Amino acid sequence: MLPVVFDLDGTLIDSAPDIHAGANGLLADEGQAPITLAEARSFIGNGAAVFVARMRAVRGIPDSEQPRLHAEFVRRYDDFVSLTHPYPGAVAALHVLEANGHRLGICTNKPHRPTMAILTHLGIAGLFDTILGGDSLPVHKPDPAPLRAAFAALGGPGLFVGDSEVDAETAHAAGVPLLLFSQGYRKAPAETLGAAAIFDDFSTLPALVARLQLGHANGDRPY
Ligand SMILES: O=C(O)COP(=O)(O)O
Ligand SMILES: [Mg+2]
Repeated sequence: MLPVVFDLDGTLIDSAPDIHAGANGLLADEGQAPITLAEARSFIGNGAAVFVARMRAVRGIPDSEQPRLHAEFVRRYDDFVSLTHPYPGAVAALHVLEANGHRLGICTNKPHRPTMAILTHLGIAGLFDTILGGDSLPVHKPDPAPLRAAFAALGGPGLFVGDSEVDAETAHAAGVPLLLFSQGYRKAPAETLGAAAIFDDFSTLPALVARLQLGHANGDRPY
């Protein structure tokens, strides 16, 4: 069975409320006004350093503060778990895929330590045979290296499930089909991202994966 690798923020979990609260805690400690949830959501997807840079930009905090604020944000990041929930049906879909014989992985731009913290908090870390964070390799998505490394760890190429422009670019660069979850943090219209399939409800994912698996067995390109 094809391995299936998942993005994390905006795909398996709605973590924006926690990242938003954590960012505002940091801003408050800096004597700065808070950002909105919509702003926080729109800053997620390119990793913690880019999140902090975008947060600084809307508050007019100078570039010289980037290293200190990035380090402080990452230091606090393990604690951003209490407001985060898996999307409806996501955990059940993971169990179905595992029961159907798919090996599962994570390829996220969230740093590895808070990735493990949230997966452990939600009790789902053990479902994944490989977990790559945004700092696991010297490069991160949209560079295809982490996604390729995830598939290498799972025994070969398969399907990537993600929510964003970054995931689409990564899947394309790695040469694997993207299954796009339409309810995450994407900005562009879903139809413009070149996905092999688009879904808005995790209960439909196992059947979609089975369809692409069948196409793969029949030699379809892309699967
Ligand atoms: O930007 C981040 O930190 C994480 O985003 P991702 O899980 O969607 O890759
Ligand atoms: Mg995402």
